[in-house]
Amino acid sequence: MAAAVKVSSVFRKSLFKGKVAIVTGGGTGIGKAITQELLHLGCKVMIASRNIERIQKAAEEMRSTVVPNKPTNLAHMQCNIRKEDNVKDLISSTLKQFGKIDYVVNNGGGQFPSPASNISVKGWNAVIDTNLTGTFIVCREVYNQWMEQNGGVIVNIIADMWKGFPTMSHTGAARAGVDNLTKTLAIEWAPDGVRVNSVAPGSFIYSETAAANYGDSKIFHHMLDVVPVKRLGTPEEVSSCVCYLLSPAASLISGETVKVDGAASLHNTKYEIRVSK
Ligand SMILES: CCCCCCC/C=C/C(=O)SCCNC(=O)CCNC(=O)[C@H](O)C(C)(C)COP(=O)(O)OP(=O)(O)OC[C@H]1O[C@@H](n2cnc3c(N)ncnc32)[C@H](O)[C@@H]1OP(=O)(O)O
Ligand SMILES: NC(=O)C1=CN([C@@H]2O[C@H](COP(=O)(O)OP(=O)(O)OC[C@H]3O[C@@H](n4cnc5c(N)ncnc54)[C@H](OP(=O)(O)O)[C@@H]3O)[C@@H](O)[C@H]2O)C=CC1
Repeated sequence: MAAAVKVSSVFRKSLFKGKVAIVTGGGTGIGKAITQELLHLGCKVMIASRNIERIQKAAEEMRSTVVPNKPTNLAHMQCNIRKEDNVKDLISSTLKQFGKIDYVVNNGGGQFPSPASNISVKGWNAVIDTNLTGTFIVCREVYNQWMEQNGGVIVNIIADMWKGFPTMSHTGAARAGVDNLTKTLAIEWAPDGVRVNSVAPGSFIYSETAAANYGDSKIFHHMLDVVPVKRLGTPEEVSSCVCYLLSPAASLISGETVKVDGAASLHNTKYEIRVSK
């Protein structure tokens, strides 16, 4: 028997039914939880990421488990958000397929851990291009092609970089950039009925694919001694916050970043200060 799909049932389906969403990185981890929840609530969703085999497999699985009666509510395509042409195509293809775009969730992103002193310019640029420039391009394109005329809601997934982010200098700088970009776009686009917010998950949201990316299945468990709630977070706990921000319940919330971290960012960081040379 297929495993039960984990979705929160706190939202009224009537708030979301018929809405159209794009979720970048929507085939794995946190992005998959967001996609499943939006599909469950009656949205039509386009998921997009770089690895076509992976996104296709995830889409096929979700069509049969989450929307077996409406498989066409989920579309997928290849898109590297670092490539402007890919992003233009993602927006225009979604409009062609579903006729409108109500929501965009900029979830696709990531990095590799390294002391700043060892990061090459190529590695730095790869992370900035992915997390800051990629998010900018998606926001700009969906605004220019649709939301300027029709309104909409954007949620950017960032990270817990509030006290600096040792071993993650590139992504910390990029995510702080997105936090600020969120505020600027919220002001510039408010007159057009566009809301823009961010969600900052703590560094302990268990995602199998993310752990595999780091080559350490216990990478998130290592954080537990500095996590006040003393347990890992789940992708569904991020997803429910994203859905709240997308919904009309958040109609006056824009330019805000919501931390989903059980107060971890108020506590000490895991990083151990090394002995000076
Ligand atoms: C230490 C505690 C961590 C706790 C958790 C922190 C909380 C955050 C969690 C998460 O974000 S979970 C999400 C995890 N998922 C991902 O990160 C997936 C996406 N990431 C990537 O695809 C890569 O990291 C990337 C660099 C953003 C993109 O890689 P891509 O392969 O497309 O880039 P390239 O252009 O091929 O490579 C560019 C350049 O980057 C350097 N580099 C890439 N990987 C590494 C690495 N593992 N170590 C060191 N350097 C790396 C390198 O200079 C590459 O150039 P070349 O050497 O290949 O020429
Ligand atoms: N898990 C956690 O504790 C935390 C996660 N986050 C952030 O949450 C988001 C989701 O992470 P999580 O689900 O944990 O990890 P995953 O590794 O499962 O998700 C990352 C997703 O981003 C996609 N992606 C990466 N680069 C690109 C790109 N250039 N263009 C399009 N898609 C891309 C990947 O797909 P593909 O490889 O096919 O492109 C993948 O689906 C990320 O931005 C991550 O940094 C932030 C803080 C903590």
